[in-house]
Amino acid sequence: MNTPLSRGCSCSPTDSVEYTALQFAVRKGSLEQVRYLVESGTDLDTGPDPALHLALHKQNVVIAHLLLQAGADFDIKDSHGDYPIHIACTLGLVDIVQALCSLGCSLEVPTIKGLFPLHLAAKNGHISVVRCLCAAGCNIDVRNFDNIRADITALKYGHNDIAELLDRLRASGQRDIFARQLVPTSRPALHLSLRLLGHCGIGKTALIKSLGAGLFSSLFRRSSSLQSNKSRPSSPITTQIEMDVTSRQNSLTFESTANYQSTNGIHVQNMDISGVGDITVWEFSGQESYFPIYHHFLWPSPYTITAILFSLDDSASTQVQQVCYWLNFLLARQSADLPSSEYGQILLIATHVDLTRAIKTQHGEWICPDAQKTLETVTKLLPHVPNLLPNVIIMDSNVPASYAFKQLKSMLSTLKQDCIQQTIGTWTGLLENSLTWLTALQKQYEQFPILTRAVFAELLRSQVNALASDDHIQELLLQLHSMGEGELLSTEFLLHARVTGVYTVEDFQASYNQCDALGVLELLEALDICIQCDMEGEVEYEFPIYNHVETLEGLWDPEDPRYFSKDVQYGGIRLYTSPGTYHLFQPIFSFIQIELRRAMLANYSNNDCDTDLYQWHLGSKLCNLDLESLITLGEDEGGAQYIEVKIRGPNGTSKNCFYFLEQIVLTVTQSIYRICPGLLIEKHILSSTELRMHAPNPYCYEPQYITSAMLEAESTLDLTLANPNIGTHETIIQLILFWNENGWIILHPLIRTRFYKSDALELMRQKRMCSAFDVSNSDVELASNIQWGCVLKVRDLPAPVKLKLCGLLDPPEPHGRDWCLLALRLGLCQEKIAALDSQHSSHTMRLLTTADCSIGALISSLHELDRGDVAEVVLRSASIFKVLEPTNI
Ligand SMILES: Nc1nc2c(ncn2[C@@H]2O[C@H](COP(=O)(O)OP(=O)(O)OP(=O)(O)O)[C@@H](O)[C@H]2O)c(=O)[nH]1
Repeated sequence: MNTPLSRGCSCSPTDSVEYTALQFAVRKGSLEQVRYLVESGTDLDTGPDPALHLALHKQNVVIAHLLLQAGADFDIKDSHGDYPIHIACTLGLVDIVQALCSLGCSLEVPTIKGLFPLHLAAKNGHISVVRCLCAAGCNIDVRNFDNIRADITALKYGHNDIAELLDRLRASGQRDIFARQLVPTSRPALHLSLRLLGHCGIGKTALIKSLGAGLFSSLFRRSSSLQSNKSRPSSPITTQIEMDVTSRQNSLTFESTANYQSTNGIHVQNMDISGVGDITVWEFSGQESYFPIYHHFLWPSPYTITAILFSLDDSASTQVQQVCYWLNFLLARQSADLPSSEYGQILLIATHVDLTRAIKTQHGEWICPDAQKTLETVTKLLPHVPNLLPNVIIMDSNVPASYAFKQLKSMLSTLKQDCIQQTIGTWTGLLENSLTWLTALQKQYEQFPILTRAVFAELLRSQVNALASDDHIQELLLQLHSMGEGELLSTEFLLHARVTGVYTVEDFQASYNQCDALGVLELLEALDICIQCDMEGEVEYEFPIYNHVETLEGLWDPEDPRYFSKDVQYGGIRLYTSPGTYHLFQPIFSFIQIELRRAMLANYSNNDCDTDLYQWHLGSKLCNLDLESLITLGEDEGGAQYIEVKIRGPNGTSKNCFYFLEQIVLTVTQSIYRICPGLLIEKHILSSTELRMHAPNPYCYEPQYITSAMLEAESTLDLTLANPNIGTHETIIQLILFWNENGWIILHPLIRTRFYKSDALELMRQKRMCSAFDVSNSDVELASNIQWGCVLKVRDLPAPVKLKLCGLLDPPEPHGRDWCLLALRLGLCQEKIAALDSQHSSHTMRLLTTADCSIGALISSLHELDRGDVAEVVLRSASIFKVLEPTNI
């Protein structure tokens, strides 16, 4: 029997005892009542079994903390002679033990049976409690009434880890050193980072080397630069960009042939820079295969400078293109609703100036108007980038002792002064020792420099500090993360990856025999690089990022008899990013494939239904029963990337097709928003007629066209849209609801009048109409479950759209056509407008989140204000419809 009694301390109180109101409330576990009684000043320690003891017996840590904070006596016994520390140690309530230790409770008190807190924790196998007691200075040699030490008790109950820990502390005599290492000092821990982004070969590594170089090495590095870099035209890496930045007719590719040592993944290091001091430098490799993990490390922080590098040796359009790419890449990964003060500064650095005809002033400053011109063009194209610094630093990245590096250092130094107060906790001996230890650890794990948290904790405890608790390790990891230590991900893996990207644990172990394969796989799964799946009974890990299987012929066979007649259902959508953002989908696609696999495992495979997901390089096919879908990454003739989702199903499956498509699109968009919460996504609708005809390039209805047409139409259900490809019209219900046109024509007056009412179906049934026509009951049910775009509320706009509108409407406009006039147009009274003015850093955001108006009304008001630019953003990115109650098929 596993009662508290059997575990060491005495049994919990019985019901025969009379309780006070507080004790009752504690026994009931009612936090509110306890809080009320505590606040009204009730006696906390009454009775043979005080409230604190009762809360601990109930393992109600929240109430126990409340009582401790309120001043409950922790140095009193209950009716069984137990102190609170006994109960907490027996039950393994480490937070409470921690709290009691910091309050100074006595650790050397025995229970009636002669067991000390250390014995109770050891007996019950609570190693974290043992660590906590030892760190708090308990006597590790204390003997119980049978003259037995706690390590022997631990051994007796099979807790060898505790016995080993106590043995080690005793033998090494290091217990006090470990304990002291955990005590916070008054020295703040460092928190300033420089992040470098840019294409391959742009000069990030060179810049970091120069930044860290002393005077002598700077002379040496200068000469190596001269030797190696005359050749930028045929330079080691050729990044191909053939784009015209003014239109969508662009293509940005990352093809590269490196003959220099390109950085693997993310290289993070803590540097001591002369004139600046300690800072963390994060170098993000320009190799595209690593981009899918960057969002984990590009969190917004006011104590960060993100430098975007571009080369003056590239053409002007390439420079602009690359800078825009990285700005969009960065902004897309930052949450849309943060105030700009939360973002760090963004700095542009122009490299390779030595390969241009630029001249230097006598102070060594490069004069290169082209660099500033690039910045100006970029700010025209992306006018609302928060905290973009107005000047470009122009440099030869290989020349450390130059004016440019002085500029950069002075900027870093200023920011560092600003942030010195902001700490990531305080410096501890543990942090200090861990930094030294990490250098050795990195060498040991050079080939695959990733450790799971569990392995890290184990190594740290065995090699640095045996008493570090989980909380200490958590804080330490945050500090190290912020200071930057280590190189994440190695190309070794990429080079040796299997073409299918699928590994068993054994395969993985064989490739990386020095690491704990399962642990690393778990970590990679947490980073969303792979996903565990069960393939024909064998556990495997799928890495879509390494899947290089080519598209198979016949995946969407036009001749397939199931989808061949004219009545079968076809439909689809394309997701685009907003104009001016290019190639942002490619790094996300492997994550989408992971999420598709996850959704398939969660939604479809449990109930034994016939489901299959086949994935290849930049494509997936998901089949469920008789429905098929194809999810692919493509590029239109204008060079814009899109993610396309096509669905098909046999006759009579329109409702299922609709929900299947909805579910997949939801999975895809949620995946995009998880990585890129700031990205504007547009949903274009594909011509179902052309999909049915298997036209190679079906017409795509743009969202602004559909939403404008909806605004003008009397009824959305009557809406027809012109398809110039085939010279006919398609109805919105064909395109979106997969409806057959004949059925619709007969039913539509009824549905139109009852459209938003859930009793539409009942009405149809009563009138016995459904069965007679092509449109089935379930189709009518579906129609009543949809709300069309223009009647949706403004608060339904996705967060990035709202943020974009803030950027456009917050700044004062020469003719006053800003948020304030918009609020008036939307019918807000003066008082409400004044409230918007005073309560929020962005007036527009406040307006959009509080105004109870429809998207249609917003668009009309914007047009009336002559703010077509803003209306265009809403038209492009607002939802075309919303499903009121999502249904699984
Ligand atoms: N002439 C000249 N050469 C440079 C400059 N910056 C970098 N290079 C050279 O360009 C090559 C590539 O530079 P890196 O700094 O390694 O490139 P990177 O940006 O780190 O590239 P990845 O690690 O692939 O992302 C090296 O041979 C550098 O010496 C510069 O400003 N002028």
